[in-house]
Amino acid sequence: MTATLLNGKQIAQEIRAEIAEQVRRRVQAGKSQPKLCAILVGDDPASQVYVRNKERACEKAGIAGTVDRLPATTTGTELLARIEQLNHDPTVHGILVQLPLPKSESSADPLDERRVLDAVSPLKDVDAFSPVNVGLLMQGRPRFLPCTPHGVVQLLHRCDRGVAGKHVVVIGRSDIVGKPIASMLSQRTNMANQGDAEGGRDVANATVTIAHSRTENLADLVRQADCVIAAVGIPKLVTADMIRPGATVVDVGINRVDDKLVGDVDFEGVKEVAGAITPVPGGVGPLTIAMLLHNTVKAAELADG
Ligand SMILES: Nc1nc(=O)c2c([nH]1)NC[C@@H]1CN(c3ccc(C(=O)N[C@@H](CCC(=O)O)C(=O)O)cc3)C=[N+]21
Repeated sequence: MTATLLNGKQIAQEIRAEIAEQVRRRVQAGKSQPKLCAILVGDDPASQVYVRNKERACEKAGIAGTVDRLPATTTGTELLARIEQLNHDPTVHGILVQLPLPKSESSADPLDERRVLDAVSPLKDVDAFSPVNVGLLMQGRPRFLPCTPHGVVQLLHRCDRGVAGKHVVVIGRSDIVGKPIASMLSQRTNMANQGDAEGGRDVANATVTIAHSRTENLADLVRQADCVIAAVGIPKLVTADMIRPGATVVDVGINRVDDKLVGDVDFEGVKEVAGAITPVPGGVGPLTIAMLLHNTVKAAELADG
């Protein structure tokens, strides 16, 4: 193995410790305890695990976390009403609707993901999925940064893998990862500073190419990258022959194959060529949760200083 292992789990621990300290100081100053409410509709096993992990992470950071478990039979109207209630509840700072929503059982009143995400108050939108927060980010004046892209930024920043002036190839164009990470890395100001990180490297000012399922000659394109960010959801799509020696490889993929978690990168092969690489599990995933906690504290600050 020639590549440096980018240990997301360890960096997430560091960030979570910083957040716990921030919460402690906040409460000691007489301000409210930050509170996150997650809404989980239906009984998808993977979603149950994720939500449980988020609950535990909140608890450890001194953040109040509650989960609303709603049956898969919940109608669109019912879910929107619940969100509206939480929007107006001053004790709740952050709201998260766990995705994916289940296939609707009510065809007359379905669960429409776009409508549901649009309903979350932009000031409590800790996922940063609301159009207002997406727009603010695109304009270079972010309020909340989306958790997974922000996790990638923190990882690069804290591992001294700055991308300023470098060519980053993002594989994947989703609203949750591909589009926002491409925007963030090409912006003028270091996105990691929002995470209060000291030192580290400038994780901005990159030249970014977005590749996707219609990209021709993907291998040739990826070979030109100083930094590859894989976020497509295709197991082992990125192989060693596609990597320029010394490049940084960030694997955002979470794929379940034969009950095992694998990324979009063929880790075993790529680690022999890359300069640095994130593992799956233990890479970007733990950072996603850390940045959710960060956003929850930020939401509390927006609400009452
Ligand atoms: N509204 C909403 N917000 C989300 O942020 C959101 C969501 N819906 N739906 C599902 C995806 C997925 N996601 C992950 C978070 C952490 C890990 C994580 O910590 N993974 C561990 C391993 C966990 C395991 O073993 O299953 C790791 O990579 O080391 C993975 C996936 C957040 N998501």
